Amino acid sequence: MARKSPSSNSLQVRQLSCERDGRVLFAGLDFELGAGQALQVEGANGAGKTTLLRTLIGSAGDFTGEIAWNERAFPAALPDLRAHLLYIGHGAGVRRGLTPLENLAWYGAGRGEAMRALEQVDLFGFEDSLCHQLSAGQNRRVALARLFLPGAPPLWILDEPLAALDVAGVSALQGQMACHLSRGGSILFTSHQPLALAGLRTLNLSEYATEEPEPLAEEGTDVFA
Ligand SMILES: Nc1ncnc2c1ncn2[C@@H]1O[C@H](COP(=O)(O)OP(=O)(O)OP(=O)(O)O)[C@@H](O)[C@H]1O
Repeated sequence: MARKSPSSNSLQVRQLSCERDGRVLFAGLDFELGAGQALQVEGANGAGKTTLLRTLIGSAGDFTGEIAWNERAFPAALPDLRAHLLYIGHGAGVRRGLTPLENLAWYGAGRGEAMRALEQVDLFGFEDSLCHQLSAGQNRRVALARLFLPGAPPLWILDEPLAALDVAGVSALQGQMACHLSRGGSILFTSHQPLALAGLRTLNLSEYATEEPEPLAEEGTDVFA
């Protein structure tokens, strides 16, 4: 059978509805993400952005509708999707008892390429520090350094990659995302912040909500007081 070219990878979502604890978070979602394309998933807190991303990587199964990778439907397509996927979740996946270099080695990076990636995220000098001694933003940079390793997989699914990053960090990430897209990669990410990427599409999950969330407080009560 002819092997599909990496530049023709695509993720298709048709009439997707996701539930959590019996509550439908959103319904009727349709989109396609092809090579060289980026999609930013937006929506209010609790709209289901993380749930959507976890559903797309096969870690949350409570959905109806169709998800397909290269026109092959889930769950049969999951092994192939995962072989082409770089996922960075909310928790960043950084092992705090290891150093940044050891974290990247765990993902198969050699010392030279790991050092270059850590330099790209401005962590030069911290490569041998234990991650639990680094700040939240520095730990986020350790996670994001995986995007700067050579041979990164074509599909990036990133949950709040900008969280805790300073202005320089956002700029470095934006540059790397643009570079990935120009090489035919694709990116699906959540963010509450705007990101300047050519051709970026947005998808607001709040527009697909089917039920109003329970009120958090009585009307007129300032929960932040
Ligand atoms: N651990 C959990 N157990 C049960 N229900 C949960 C859990 N985490 C989230 N939920 C429910 O799932 C819904 C969607 O959560 P999700 O984390 O996907 O939202 P989100 O859009 O990513 O939110 P945020 O912007 O705050 O990160 C929430 O409204 C909440 O009711």
